Amino acid sequence: MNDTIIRNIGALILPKKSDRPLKGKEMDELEIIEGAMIVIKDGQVVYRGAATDEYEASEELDASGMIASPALVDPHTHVVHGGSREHEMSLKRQGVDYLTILEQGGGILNTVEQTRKATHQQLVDKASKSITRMIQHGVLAVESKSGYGLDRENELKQLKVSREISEKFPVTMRHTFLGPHAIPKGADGDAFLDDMINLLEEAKDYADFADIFCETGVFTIEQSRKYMEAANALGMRVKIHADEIDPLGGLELAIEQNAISADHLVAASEAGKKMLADTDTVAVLLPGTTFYLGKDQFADARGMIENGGAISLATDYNPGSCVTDNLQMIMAIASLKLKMTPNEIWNAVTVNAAHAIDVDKGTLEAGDQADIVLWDAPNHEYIPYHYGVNHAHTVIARGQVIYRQPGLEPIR
Ligand SMILES: N=CN[C@@H](CCC(=O)O)C(=O)O
Ligand SMILES: [Zn+2]
Repeated sequence: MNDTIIRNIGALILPKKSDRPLKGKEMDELEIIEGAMIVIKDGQVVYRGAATDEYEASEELDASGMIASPALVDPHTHVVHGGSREHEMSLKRQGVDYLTILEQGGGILNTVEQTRKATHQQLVDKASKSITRMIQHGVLAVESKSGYGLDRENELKQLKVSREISEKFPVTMRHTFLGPHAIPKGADGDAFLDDMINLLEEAKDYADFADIFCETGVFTIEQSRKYMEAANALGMRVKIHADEIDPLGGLELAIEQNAISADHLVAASEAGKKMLADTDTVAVLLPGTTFYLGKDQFADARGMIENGGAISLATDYNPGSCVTDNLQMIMAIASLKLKMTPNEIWNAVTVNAAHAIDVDKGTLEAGDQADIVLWDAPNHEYIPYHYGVNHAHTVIARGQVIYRQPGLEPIR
């Protein structure tokens, strides 16, 4: 006897399971089965496909014709942080740009002050709210970065909070040490970077990946290479905030250092984009950030896909450059501004996002964990189309319903 059968699924969205990220034209391929059902036992998928009478279960869920998909994966967030920076909204409207605010001691450094002041419990409580909202929006795997401590005590505090969150919620998390996220006020960049390199060994006990912000006025390509080499030597896979604002060659460095992902890439070079075809480094694009920073030039997703690259999408949820924990909103911006197709977008927030953080998620094959979302939508194209609202009707984690959106007709 199985535990649960989800019957009467209008359309089941099935990204292709693969041991490497989907690249180029593959990103536009998505299997969709109409009139489907899913059978779950012990929190795992036993069967998914066309409706059949072959299975029995102790519980049945009637999806009432809704669409179903694997739960979404958010592969780039700064979910653990103290405070907020709403005052920057008006500064930016007056024409003060992101890097100037940072140069003046605000931006990331402002959040560093607030994160240092916050206790472990205050950070857990704040991040718990965000993770709850992410779950409610259909996300059950999340990457979470440190980077607002900039010293041993506070970087480790953030990572410990991140780990506590992953035990508290039925969400699969990956934790990233982002010690070199900014240079503390009054510090020397090289000396600070050396401190962060020395911290890698200890951070490795709490973090899956090592990340760095490679940008004008923050860390150079040479400094980033030094850090990534040190992390690689310790056996930590690397990530990089690359070519977000200025074209420094961060994408090329990511590929050289076998990074699991290169993130942002708004200003990535043509040469870098061409290199994507021959690497499994995932380009994690963060169009919500470009939107929120009020910029006109978005990452060249089309060029990257046409060059045979693997693209993923993330919220980049953080208190300064992208203040949303709603990945569905990012799906809409990806359609509008990155000109990605609905199939590409779905693959980017499921299977490719999973590859960007090395989790076995984003697909619904037999044996996969039953992390499933039922969407109150007529078809899969509807979610990026009807933007700014939550279409997740029912969220199922490890085979158990953990969220039903209030106000929507309950499923039978
Ligand atoms: N660009 C660097 N880091 C974050 C923003 C952090 C912040 O502004 O607090 C990002 O990915 O956008
Ligand atoms: Zn980031």
